[in-house]
Parts: sequence; structure tokens; C-alpha cells
Amino acid sequence: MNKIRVGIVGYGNLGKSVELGIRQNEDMELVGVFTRRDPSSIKTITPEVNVFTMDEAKQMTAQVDVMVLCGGSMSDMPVQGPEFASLFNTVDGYDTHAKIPEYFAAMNKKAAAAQKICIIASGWDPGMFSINRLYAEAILPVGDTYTFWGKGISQGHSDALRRIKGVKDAKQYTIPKEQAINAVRRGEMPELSTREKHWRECFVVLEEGADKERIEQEIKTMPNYFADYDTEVHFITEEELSKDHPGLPHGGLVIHHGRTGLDEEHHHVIEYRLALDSNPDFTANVLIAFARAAYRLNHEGVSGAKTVVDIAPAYLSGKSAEELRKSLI
Ligand SMILES: NC(=O)C1=CN([C@@H]2O[C@H](COP(=O)(O)OP(=O)(O)OC[C@H]3O[C@@H](n4cnc5c(N)ncnc54)[C@H](OP(=O)(O)O)[C@@H]3O)[C@@H](O)[C@H]2O)C=CC1
Ligand SMILES: N[C@@H](C[C@H]1CC(C(=O)O)=NO1)C(=O)O
Repeated sequence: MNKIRVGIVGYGNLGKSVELGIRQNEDMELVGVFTRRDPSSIKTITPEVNVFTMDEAKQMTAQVDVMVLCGGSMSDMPVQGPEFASLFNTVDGYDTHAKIPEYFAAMNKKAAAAQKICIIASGWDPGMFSINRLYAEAILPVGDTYTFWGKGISQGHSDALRRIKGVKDAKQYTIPKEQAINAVRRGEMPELSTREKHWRECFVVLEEGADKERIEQEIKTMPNYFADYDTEVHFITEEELSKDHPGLPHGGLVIHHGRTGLDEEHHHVIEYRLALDSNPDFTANVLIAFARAAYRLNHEGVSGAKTVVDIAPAYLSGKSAEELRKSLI
């Protein structure tokens, strides 16, 4: 059985985790990493992995079945997504929530013309949380769904910080407001604004001579990322970032309260919870499962842009249809 040949576009936290995750999937093989940097400067986790330039990717459409796009959502994916969707089947974890419709349209145009499939905004939010919100609201239409993240490090928000001129490195914690979570858990079904659910804490390492006031202001007013939240910014050294803020843990909860019965007297709760040692490892494994789906669907003649909620779960699994039927029992 031929293996699914996977390429990694962009070698950051997520790209490294995809490299590791592919090794856990015997139906897949890694063709290589594609980077904007000098390939000779990239030290992959597994030394034998090939590293190519982005230009070399364009000559490799016959060697790669699915490209996993691991660039930053804020600045990389809007450019790299359509570029790669015009040449390859792709999956990505695009997560600038407010801009997903326009990204979907841009990706769909390129993928449909190339008769390729691109599964966008796959990860955990958007991604697995999106799927679980859909299941909950389809099954219990009378009710309310709440999403909480953290306390943990958002890769999307940390990437957004690192894109600011004068920022050398950064990590952003998303912290849920206990009062909000407790009210939801008590079944009070409160109306909660974005600001009432979470606050954000940023730890930023500056380039030499960078303007602190300008950078703090740029962070706190950043649309789609920080403007709608109470945000604290701490300027620390590279050593402190590495010592006091190791790893990229995260997690979250989707909780749905629904009602049924003649007088809606029956109360039901659906919860989907993630507790992640490594945000990038988990996200990478979601992307890898959707890479399997992209490969299969394109072989069935499916093309254009899809989101995770368009994909039947069986396409994600490495198990055969017969094995899946057995696993239902
Ligand atoms: N939907 C979801 O639930 C989730 C989505 N995500 C998304 O994944 C995106 C990527 O996250 P993450 O991997 O943490 O981002 P990184 O900042 O680690 O990497 C982003 C890009 O930056 C470049 N890069 C990385 N390290 C360096 C370096 N040392 N020097 C120069 N360039 C570098 C790489 O591109 P190149 O190799 O070409 O230089 C890489 O593709 C996030 O922006 C987020 O939107 C993440 C988690 C969950
Ligand atoms: N896309 C997020 C995944 C979850 C986490 C999150 C947040 O902390 O704001 N939003 O969605 C990430 O990049 O980590």
C-alpha cells in the first residue's frame, strides 16, 4: 500500500510537531520540510529529513500528496495558503477567527481551479472545538454553548506578538475568568461578553533599544487578537522567558447546556475538554488526521476548500471501514 507523502511548510513549533507526529502514522511518510530560510540553517529533529526552499516546492507537485501548512496565521497563511492550494492538497490550522470566511474564499478559488482540496482552520479552535460545538448544537438545539481556553499558551497570539517590530520573542497566556466558568458550570447560562470570559497575559522579550510604550500600545489595541480583552504585558529577558515559561501547554473546554421535554424540564450537559502538555503536538496530530482525509477525498474527486465540519469522521481514521464498524460496538 503506497504511503501518503506529506510535506511540511514552515518549520516552527507546529512544523516540528508535524515532523514528530508523522512518525506515529504508519500510512504516512515525510517527503521534507519547506522553509523561507536557508535550508542549510535548519536543524530538523530527525537529521535525515530533507529541507527545501519554497521555490523547490513548486517543482515537487508529483512528489507530495498533501502539504501541511505550519506558518503563522496572522501574516504567513494569507499568502502561503493560496500559493500552495494552487499546487497541492493542503491542510492548515488557520485561526484568525474573524477572517476565516475571506480566507476560505481565497483558498477555495485556488484549490478548485487546481482540482485540489484544502482543509482549512483545522486544529483545536478552530478545529476540534468547532466540531464539538456543532454536534452539541445540532443534538440539543435548545440551549447554550460556551467555550473556555486555558490557562495556557496560545500559539496564534504568541505568533502575533512576535510579528510586532521590536519584539524578539514572546509567549501569550490565555486565562479564563473563574467567575464566568463557575456560572456556566452552575447551569446559570449567563450572557458573557468576550472580555468577561478571558483575559490575556503577554511575556515579551524586546530587541535592543525597542520602544516599550509603542509595543505595549500596539499589543493592547491589536484587532482580532487583543483589542477585545483585558491584556497585561510584561517585558522580560530571554533567560526569564526560557526559565519561567517553558513549553507550550494549553487546553480548553466546550460546554453545552441543553433542554428537552414538554416544558423543557430535562436539562442535559455536553462537555468536550482538552488538557494539552504540548499545544503544537496536539494541533499537529489534528492536522495529520485531516491530511489523511484530504488525500482520500481528493482521490475520490473532491476539490476546493473545506472546513473540519465538512469532513466525515471516518476519513480521519487510519482504520479500515470494517475495523471502524467493529469499533462501534
Ligand atoms: N487552530 C488551532 O487550534 C491552532 C492553530 N495554530 C496556528 O499555528 C500557527 C503556527 O504556530 P507556531 O508554529 O507556534 O508558530 P512559529 O512562530 O513557531 O512558526 C511560524 C513560522 O515562523 C517561521 N519561524 C519559526 N521559527 C523561526 C526562527 N527561529 N527564525 C525565523 N523564522 C522562524 C517558520 O517559517 P519558515 O520555516 O518559513 O521560516 C514558521 O512556519 C499559529 O500562528 C496559529 O495560528 C496553532 C495552534 C492551534
Ligand atoms: N488557535 C489557538 C487554539 C485555541 C487557544 C486559543 C486562545 O488561547 O485564545 N484560541 O484557540 C492557538 O493558537 O493556540
